[in-house]
Amino acid sequence: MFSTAFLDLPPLRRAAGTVRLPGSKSISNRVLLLAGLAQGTTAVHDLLDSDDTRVMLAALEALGCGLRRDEAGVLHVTGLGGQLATREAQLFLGNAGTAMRPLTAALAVLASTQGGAFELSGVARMHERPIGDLVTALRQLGCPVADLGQPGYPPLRVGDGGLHALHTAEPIRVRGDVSSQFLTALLLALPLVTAQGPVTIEVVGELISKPYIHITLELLARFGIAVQREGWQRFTLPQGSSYRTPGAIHVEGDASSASYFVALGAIAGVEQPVRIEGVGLDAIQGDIRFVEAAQAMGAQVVGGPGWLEVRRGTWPLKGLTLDCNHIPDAAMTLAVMALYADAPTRLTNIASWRVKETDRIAAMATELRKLGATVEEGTDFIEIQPLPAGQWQAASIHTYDDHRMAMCLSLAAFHPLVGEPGEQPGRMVRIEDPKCVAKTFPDYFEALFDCVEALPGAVPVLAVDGPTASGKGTLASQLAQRLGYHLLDSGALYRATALAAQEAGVPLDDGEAVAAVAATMALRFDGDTVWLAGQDITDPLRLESTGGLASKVSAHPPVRQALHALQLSFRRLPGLVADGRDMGTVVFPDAALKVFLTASAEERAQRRHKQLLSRGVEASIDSLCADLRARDDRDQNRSVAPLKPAKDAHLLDNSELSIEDSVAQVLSWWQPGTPRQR
Ligand SMILES: Nc1ncnc2c1ncn2[C@@H]1O[C@H](COP(=O)(O)OP(=O)(O)O)[C@@H](O)[C@H]1O
Ligand SMILES: Nc1ccn([C@H]2C[C@H](O)[C@@H](COP(=O)(O)OP(=O)(O)O)O2)c(=O)n1
Repeated sequence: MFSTAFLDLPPLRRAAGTVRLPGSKSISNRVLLLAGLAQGTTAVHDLLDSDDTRVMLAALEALGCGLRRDEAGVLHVTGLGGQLATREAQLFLGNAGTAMRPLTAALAVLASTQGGAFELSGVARMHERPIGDLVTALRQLGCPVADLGQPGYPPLRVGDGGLHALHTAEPIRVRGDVSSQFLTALLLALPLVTAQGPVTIEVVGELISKPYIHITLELLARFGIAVQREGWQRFTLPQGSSYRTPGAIHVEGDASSASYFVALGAIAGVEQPVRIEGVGLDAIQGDIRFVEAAQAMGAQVVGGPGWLEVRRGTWPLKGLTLDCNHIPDAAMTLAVMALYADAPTRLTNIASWRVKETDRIAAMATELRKLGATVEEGTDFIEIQPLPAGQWQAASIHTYDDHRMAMCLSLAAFHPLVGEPGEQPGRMVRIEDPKCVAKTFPDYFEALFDCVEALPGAVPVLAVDGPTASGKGTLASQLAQRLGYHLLDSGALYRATALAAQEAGVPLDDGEAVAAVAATMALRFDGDTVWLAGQDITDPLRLESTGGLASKVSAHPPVRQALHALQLSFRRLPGLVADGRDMGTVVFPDAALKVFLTASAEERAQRRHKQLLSRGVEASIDSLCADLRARDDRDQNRSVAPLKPAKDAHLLDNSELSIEDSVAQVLSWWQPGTPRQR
């Protein structure tokens, strides 16, 4: 997961490859609740690991359910069997509507019939998301529910410690036109009170998001509860309903998450398709019907049980007008596809967007406008004009702590002329707070980078060159962390070459022989550990003496040549920070930013001295200073790729700067604009 403050997406070009989707959030949290209420143990396979499932799991644990994860990652949930194990708890449910609503209903019923009191709260945004219709229905049933904040919104207290007879004989009425989650919550909870007779729920108003009710009914059936349904207005839970564990259950891949990869195929699956695994045409999730909408916009889709393959069909995509009531979450993806269309796209019946993680209509309109688009919004619709090739702007996308905003808007990183002649340099799309995707798809950006290709030369490089002990390594690794980029410590390659040559008994002054070693050495970086031919060389690699040997072998042109391709291979999405002596001058001359880092020889000797002491290595400052001057001299005066600033490098003397100041200075130079072309 990228936990950086922002993630810069360079201009992308083509998509191809396979993505394995994480489990569906809606299915995961429903299954967890059902397994938590059922008698016996349920083995839950492919459960989504995300913020929202984590808060549900924490709640179940607080309520006394048994949770055990086995070696294969399967979660074994031992349920309460309909009996409270604890009568009081305070549950924090983050921003997870799929935990807040059903737990409110289930705990209200359990607390009222068995005596208990539970407080449910969440993050600030959760306290702005309506729950009043569910509370009204629960009060009608006879459950005490107290508002602990603004009436109609969490936080809430359900139950008052006493026992209450519930009015189950008459139908429970619940509004269905704000969120279908209220009905889902009642359907999941009311089997608990069917001992005396059947319980009927009547929906008031037009039920929205019916596909989610379909998922609820499917999963209730898997847990032994056969709901009788009259249209979408009346639902009856038979007398004596009780949750029976199915033993094992597989969570389907998330169909809403699939939408980003379906769109990816439609926009950029130019030569190869994008293959999606974990969800297919047989999915029980309503958002699978996003596939039809994508097809209507031009996508070519084939699929079977558990898989889909999508490639570009019509191009540009076709603008359309679509009632999106049946695919409220996935429809957001259409709003970004609309930028690549030939005519306006109008998405209607999406009022529910306004009460999701953020006001998604307003958020989408604001962010699409940043990219240059013309957007009209209304209470329950959004209309997006296509964005002509010349009018796309680099933008920093605010994501509102909303996973779908981040994932959707990442699709705007494609160049409008993807795969067409006349490709332009393109522009960056900055996604702010990329870790918000943790709600449903923690590794979304990794999965995206695995199946997209940048425009040639567009993967940004930040080059840091300079003499020994100037702080290059420290600066580069901090920059890589802050930007979420890969890191190349090119000095380590020369150091490893010196060690490998020594080990092989090759004389270090024989350039060709050392180059042959460099070309074939089995070098592997594993976090901070470096392996050479199966041996951990992390410590010997960092010795001062090894630095000196590296300086010697690096003066041979064939050695530099032998390591060239290896260094280029580190340039991968989303970007690279590379440190060394010739990163900006020779290896990455098109680097988006070049920094030449220096500090006085005395200061550098002091730093190295301190660094060595901290590792328990004794050294004299005078001899260190002499050594580093000799190394500077050799590195600066060799015939190939000598140490010198690139013409377009920013010079940074950090003698008087702290590490943090140096990092801040370089980040202030870093402009995610149009990358430099070769
Ligand atoms: N700006 C700075 N101010 C003070 N010390 C620094 C600064 N930058 C780096 N250092 C320290 O100097 C030492 C050498 O830094 P390092 O990154 O290993 O240098 P290089 O990679 O250039 O040889 C480290 O102990 C590091 O913590
Ligand atoms: N891009 C590079 C990186 C290092 N070298 C050579 C020259 C250096 O003295 C040695 C060791 O480099 P390294 O960056 O690991 O050394 P310091 O950490 O700066 O002491 O390798 C090079 O020639 N070109």
